[in-house]
Amino acid sequence: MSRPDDICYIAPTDPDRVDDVERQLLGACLWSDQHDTSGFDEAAEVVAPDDFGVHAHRVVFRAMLELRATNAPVNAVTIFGRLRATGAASELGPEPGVWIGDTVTLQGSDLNARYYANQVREASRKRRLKRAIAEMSAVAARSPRPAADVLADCEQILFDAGDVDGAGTQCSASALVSEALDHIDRVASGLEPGGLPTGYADLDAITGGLVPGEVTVLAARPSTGKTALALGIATNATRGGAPALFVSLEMGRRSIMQRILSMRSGVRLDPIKRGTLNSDQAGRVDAAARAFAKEPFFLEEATPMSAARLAAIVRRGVRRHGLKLVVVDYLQLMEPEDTKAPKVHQIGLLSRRLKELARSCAVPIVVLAQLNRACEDRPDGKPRLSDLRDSGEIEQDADVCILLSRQRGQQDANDVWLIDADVAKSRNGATGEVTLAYRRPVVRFENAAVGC
Ligand SMILES: Nc1ncnc2c1ncn2[C@@H]1O[C@H](COP(=O)(O)OP(=O)(O)OP(=O)(O)O)[C@@H](O)[C@H]1O
Repeated sequence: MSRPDDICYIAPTDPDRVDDVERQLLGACLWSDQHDTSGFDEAAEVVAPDDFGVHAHRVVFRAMLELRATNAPVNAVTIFGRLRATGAASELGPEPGVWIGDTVTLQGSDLNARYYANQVREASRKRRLKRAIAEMSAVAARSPRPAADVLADCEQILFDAGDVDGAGTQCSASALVSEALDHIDRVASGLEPGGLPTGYADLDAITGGLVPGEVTVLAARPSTGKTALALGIATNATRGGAPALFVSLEMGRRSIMQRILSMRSGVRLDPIKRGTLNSDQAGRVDAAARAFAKEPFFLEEATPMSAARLAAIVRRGVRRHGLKLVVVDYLQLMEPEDTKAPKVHQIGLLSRRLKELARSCAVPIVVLAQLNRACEDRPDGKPRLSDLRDSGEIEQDADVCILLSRQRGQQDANDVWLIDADVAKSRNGATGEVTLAYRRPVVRFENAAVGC
């Protein structure tokens, strides 16, 4: 992340200082007159104030942005007035008026604004990268922590260095409209999928699938089947070719694999666990295993799992495997950033971090969460959003909240449980309830029409 005091980090001999080019860029911007601010507008698409290495240049460019925000012209007179009004003129030295005059005469037209802006931006990125590398060596040198944590911190530093994209995060209304219409066309023509299907048709009909950048919370009381449904969603995605990462903080890889083989083969979990398969079952498990081995499914079971560590893992997964889905089982088992903070704040911060991660990596994240006991005391036994254990912020940060509960009257011993999935919150879509069938002996969720 760039800092206001970036200038302190730039050595006078740094080859990535481009002081003259920066000043020529400002000259090109100031060339614009009342009727034509195209030079400045072009530059503002490419650079932000923090991209300038020289403090005075930043001050001037920031003042230009402030003027443009009020639709005022950007020229030598208006800038000088603005700097005087804000008390920033002294930052240009003892004679700010002369400084601005000299800057304008450096450049005879605004035609080169974009050319100079690209050079300023490039130099700024290189400096930022070098700072990141220095910061990473400092982290590695001083930290007595495990290598995996140091790596996670370094990846975060590197990501921040590459992520800051100056002025490039803003988009005009016309560009936004054309992008939105293009997206509609592409979805309609099947060129671009809508949300990633969960594989549960009724659920997808309400939510429209899992949307990149969005967080879906799947919450229930313990032993309702959250993990089974989440594994179903992840493996439905990978069966369709979409790479998925399943982060299991509760169950080890052997248990997860036994469940997947049971779900996929239709062979009961118990004989798979005990190793008591007959030849027919062994054949089915083998066929399921061979098919599954070719799918882009990735399991992460490392604990403790902090938000920073998860972010590093997900970013790497997106880069290397093109992840299209991340599932975290479950939120309350993640490691809090501040162990001394009250539980509510710890969980709130974790859920915010997941939202930031989903947005920055443009992947959907499904996170499992525990509900408190309140629903057990209600006559209908139905969970509500307020039952999300430990923090109301989970509900705020989530784009979609699905509350699972076993329908009343289902016996514990039934092979199939009917599970209500209440889409209680959907930021960009509909809410409503669907029923799924949980076929327990093979730990598999199915569309209710299939399961019954
Ligand atoms: N071998 C099995 N045979 C029958 N049912 C099973 C078997 N293994 C698990 N189950 C059922 O699955 C349920 C647990 O499913 P799952 O672990 O997906 O739930 P969960 O909501 O994730 O639970 P938790 O919050 O405790 O992790 C149990 O209540 C049980 O009914």
